[in-house]
Formats: sequence, structure tokens, C-alpha cells
Amino acid sequence: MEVMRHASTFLRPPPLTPAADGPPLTYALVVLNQRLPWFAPVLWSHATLRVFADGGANRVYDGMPRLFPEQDPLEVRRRYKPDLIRGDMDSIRPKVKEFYSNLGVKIEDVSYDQDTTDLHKCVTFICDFTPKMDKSNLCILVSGALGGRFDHEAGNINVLYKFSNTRIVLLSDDCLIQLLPRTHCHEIHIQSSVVGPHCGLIPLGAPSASTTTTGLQWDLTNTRMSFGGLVSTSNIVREERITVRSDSDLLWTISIKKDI
Ligand SMILES: Nc1ncnc2c1ncn2[C@@H]1O[C@H](COP(=O)(O)OP(=O)(O)OP(=O)(O)O)[C@@H](O)[C@H]1O
Ligand SMILES: Cc1ncc(C[n+]2csc(CCO)c2C)c(N)n1
Repeated sequence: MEVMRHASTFLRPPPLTPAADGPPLTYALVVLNQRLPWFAPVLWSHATLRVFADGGANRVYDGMPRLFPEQDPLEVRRRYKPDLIRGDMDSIRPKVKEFYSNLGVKIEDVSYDQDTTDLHKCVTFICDFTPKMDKSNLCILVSGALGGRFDHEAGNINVLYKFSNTRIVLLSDDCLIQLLPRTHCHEIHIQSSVVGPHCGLIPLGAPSASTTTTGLQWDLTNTRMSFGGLVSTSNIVREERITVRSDSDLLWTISIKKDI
């Protein structure tokens, strides 16, 4: 079985010289309508494509100047200009819409589709935009995906399952979540300066008859997991390299450090 490697390098400023281990990932950033995390500028600097989901535009417009209090707010807003604003357009404020429109940003109203979320619409755009051959190196970072309304959180997690062949990382100020597809063995490299030690492995979509891990305080060995039975929450990373193998798609979550 092929090994899929994961690392939270996107939480650290991009290195001046690319790391030597394997082809680098191409990052895209989606900003949702939730408080901008303090590390948003770092995510931005990794991304080559930036999309605001509807009300996400308000969050960058309001939130980025707050992260650079000593700088001119207008300058900051101009610097953090997205490639696209996409969604229902029922949450973006008229003034914010006008600001980005005047900067020449494309604003796409897709409100005719009331069956998919704004995040789904943004991920669809990014996948269509990325050439097929580059998709295996694509990683979509989603800011503001967790915390807040539970129906939104569930919708955001559902996007991980709908696009299970694409690397997508849901982020909040406190933690990140990604899907570990059962089609691969997973090797997670822990950047202990930015993430951990709290972590979890959650069989959200379906129970797992057998999951095996290494590198955790409470490792699983051919263990059964299900809601109503065992779910691995409040686990602790013990090693720099965690391995996970399961017969079921699992959610991996790890805490993000506050004072990186
Ligand atoms: N409280 C929240 N928690 C988690 N994700 C959120 C939250 N609010 C918004 N989002 C995400 O940001 C996206 C854009 O938010 P926005 O408020 O523009 O959506 P919306 O479709 O107008 O929501 P609704 O009409 O249900 O309030 C949503 O599709 C969702 O993915
Ligand atoms: C069974 C079912 N439940 C809820 C919605 C509503 N809905 C789901 S996504 C979306 C767009 C939000 O930006 C809306 C309104 C639906 N269509 N079908």
C-alpha cells in the first residue's frame, strides 16, 4: 500500500530554499466566514491561489488590518487581494464587495446552487482550476472551518469526504483536521514547534474494524473504533513520526500551538 506523507509545514513561514524531501505541495487557501486565525498571513504566503468564500471576504477586510496594527489598513487590504470571491453573496457586505471589485477581483455569484455550501463551491473551483497532473501535489488550506455553528462545521467536514482524493486541511485557531483515506498508509511528521501534543483519530464516516498506529501515547493495535464504542480523542503525540493504517477513512486532528 502506498504511503501518504503529511506535515504542517504551512504553519511555518515558507523556507528560503525548498525542502529536499519530495516534490513540494502547491497550496491554495480558502477563507471562510469565521474569525481570521492569527497565522492567516503565514497560510497566505504559502498559497499560490487564494479564494474568499462569500462572507470570508469580510473577515479578511476586517481582520487582516487588525493583525498589522502599525500599518495603513488600506495598504494591508490591498496586499491581501484574493484571486476570486465565490459563493452565495448573501453575507459579503456591499462596501467590501465594492472594495474588491474596484481592485479588479473576480466576484462569482453561484447562488443558483442551494444544495452545496460555499466551501464546496470554492473547492470545486480550485480543483477545476488545477491541471490534472498537478492535483496530486495540491493541498487546500481552509481557514475558519471549525468552531462556531455545528451545521457549518459538519458541512465543512463533509467536503473532506466528498473530495477524499484531494488533500484538504480544515483549520481554526485551535486545531486542524484532515482526512486520512483508507486507500493509503499514513506517515504524519509532527512539527512540534507549531502543533500538538493533543490529537485524535475519529471514525466519523464509518466504523473501523481495524486501525493500527505508532507514535501515540495511546496507540491502537488492530483496534475497532466506532461512535458508541471507542473513538480516540485526547490522545497525545509521543514521537516525531506518527503512522496510521486503517480499513476505514479516519479524521486526524491535532492541536495548533498558541504562541508559535
Ligand atoms: N460559524 C461557522 N462555523 C464554521 N464554518 C462557517 C461558519 N460560518 C460560515 N462558515 C463557512 O463559511 C462559508 C461562508 O459563510 P457564509 O456566512 O457566507 O455562508 P452562508 O451560506 O451565507 O451561510 P448561512 O446562510 O447558512 O448562514 C460557509 O459555507 C461555511 O463553510
Ligand atoms: C436536504 C437539504 N438541507 C439543506 C439544504 C440547504 N442548503 C444546503 S447548502 C446551502 C447553500 C448554503 O450556502 C443550502 C441553502 C438543502 N439544499 N438540502
